[in-house]
Amino acid sequence: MATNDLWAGIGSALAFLITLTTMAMNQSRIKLLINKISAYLNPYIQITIPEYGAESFKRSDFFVAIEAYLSDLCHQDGRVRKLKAELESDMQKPQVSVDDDQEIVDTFKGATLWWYADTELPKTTVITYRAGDEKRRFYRVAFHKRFHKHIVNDYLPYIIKNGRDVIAKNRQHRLFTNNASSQWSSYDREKSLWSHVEFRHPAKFDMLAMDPAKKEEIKDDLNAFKMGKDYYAKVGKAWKRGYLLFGPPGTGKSMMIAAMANFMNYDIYDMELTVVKNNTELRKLFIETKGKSIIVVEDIDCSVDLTGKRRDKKKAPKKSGDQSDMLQEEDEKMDDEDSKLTLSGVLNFIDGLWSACGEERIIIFTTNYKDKLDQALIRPGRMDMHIEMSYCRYEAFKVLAHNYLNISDIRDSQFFQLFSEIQGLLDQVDMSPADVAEHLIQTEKKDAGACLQALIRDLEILKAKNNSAADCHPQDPTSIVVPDLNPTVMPDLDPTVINIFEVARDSTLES
Ligand SMILES: Nc1ncnc2c1ncn2[C@@H]1O[C@H](COP(=O)(O)OP(=O)(O)OP(=O)(O)O)[C@@H](O)[C@H]1O
Ligand SMILES: [Mg+2]
Repeated sequence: MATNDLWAGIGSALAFLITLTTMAMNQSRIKLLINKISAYLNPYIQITIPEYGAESFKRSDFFVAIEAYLSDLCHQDGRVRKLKAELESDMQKPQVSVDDDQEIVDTFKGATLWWYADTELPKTTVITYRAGDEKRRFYRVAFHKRFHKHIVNDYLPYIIKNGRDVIAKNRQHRLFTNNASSQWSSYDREKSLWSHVEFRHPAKFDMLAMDPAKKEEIKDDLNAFKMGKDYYAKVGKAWKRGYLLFGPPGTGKSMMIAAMANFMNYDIYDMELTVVKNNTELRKLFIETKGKSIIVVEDIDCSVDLTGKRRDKKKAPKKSGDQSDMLQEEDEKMDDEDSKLTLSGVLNFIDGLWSACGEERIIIFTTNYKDKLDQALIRPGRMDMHIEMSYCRYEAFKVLAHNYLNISDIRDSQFFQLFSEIQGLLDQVDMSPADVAEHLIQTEKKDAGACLQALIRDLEILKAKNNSAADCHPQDPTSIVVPDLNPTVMPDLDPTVINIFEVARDSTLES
């Protein structure tokens, strides 16, 4: 009886197990079937974009770009009522995005897309730092299946690009400078090569005193570069552009770089070549720069000796004698190891194979002496556009007068006469915009009129100095013309100028 009972128990347990297995198999079959039917009946496709990849601790770039894109869309689309705002450390303003369970509708070339954000618990156990972090966020987009290819091939790349642009626009821009290689660490390589601060220069193109036509040309060029991704790909060139800014001190080269960075919404990498030991270091630094950035080498002519020819590989004939041979070899070895930075290293960084890593980068060199530079360095293709920043002429002066004194239309203004005088003087005298700007800074005791008069006085002094220098030219000692020093004619003449004239007059009389 007991044995029968045992067998009966085993039998019913087996029957129960078999029933369970059959049900489970049926369930998965049923699920499959339901999916098939719903796929047949439901013409919509969904794509899910998780915040983190399967094994990644870093937020997915795709997710971040979508977040930025949708937050921008929120501003245009007043229908979304539940938004949330977050302030990241490197953002200029809070980022507003769609809150969970909120739908946002987008359209793209005839297709309608429904986006929403949500959270779900991960299928596997995860260890997190903060409470609440265990939930994983994701975006899900639904659209009609007939747009499938269109959405995957065109729309998704489109929102990635636009989202990145929105991020770049909102991000607080940064000004990087390179550290000496002694400070580089293998632990945090990215941060140890370059240090940065927030870039908050207020310069804008409108504020730059220079020929307006030239200014427009530069802006057009920058715009074309920004939109030129496809063009560069089509012609097989790396997406980068070089600008050479040259001109005397104080003519606005550094200000132009700041204006360009603000115009393009780019970071600036201010490369200090004097601390770069050799070409390898230069390459490492270059690799660690990001796209959408301007890499600047200021005063390239002073940074390193790049004026000579590319390094001559041929060795000089050896001196005779074993010891001198050894010494010379030693010298050459040290020379090669330290070999500093060479012109070819810099050329490589501008347009060698390495220059193509990363994209959307502008390289700017500045110099006070363009003639000192090796032609190889500044040929088109390397420095695509040469921009001369020159002394202040009348058109540039008008920009400064507008910026500093708020004088725009001078035709009917009380300053008309003063402006005419300044125009005449700026045609004859070289004064840097920095110097002119210095004269135009108003104080409590110095109004706009006084600023302009002070400028005229100093321009006249400069003009007189130039004339006297020309008149005293050693080639022609007899041609000294001594101007009338009557104080009523030139009341504000600088005493040093009067002194020059007096010395000149005395020496003429003596001879
Ligand atoms: N073209 C300009 N337009 C407006 N302001 C200018 C211009 N040039 C110079 N300034 C003023 O002079 C300051 C110094 O100019 P900046 O440093 O840009 O000259 P620079 O050409 O870079 O000189 P350097 O060759 O010595 O580096 C600027 O911050 C700005 O206030
Ligand atoms: Mg400068």
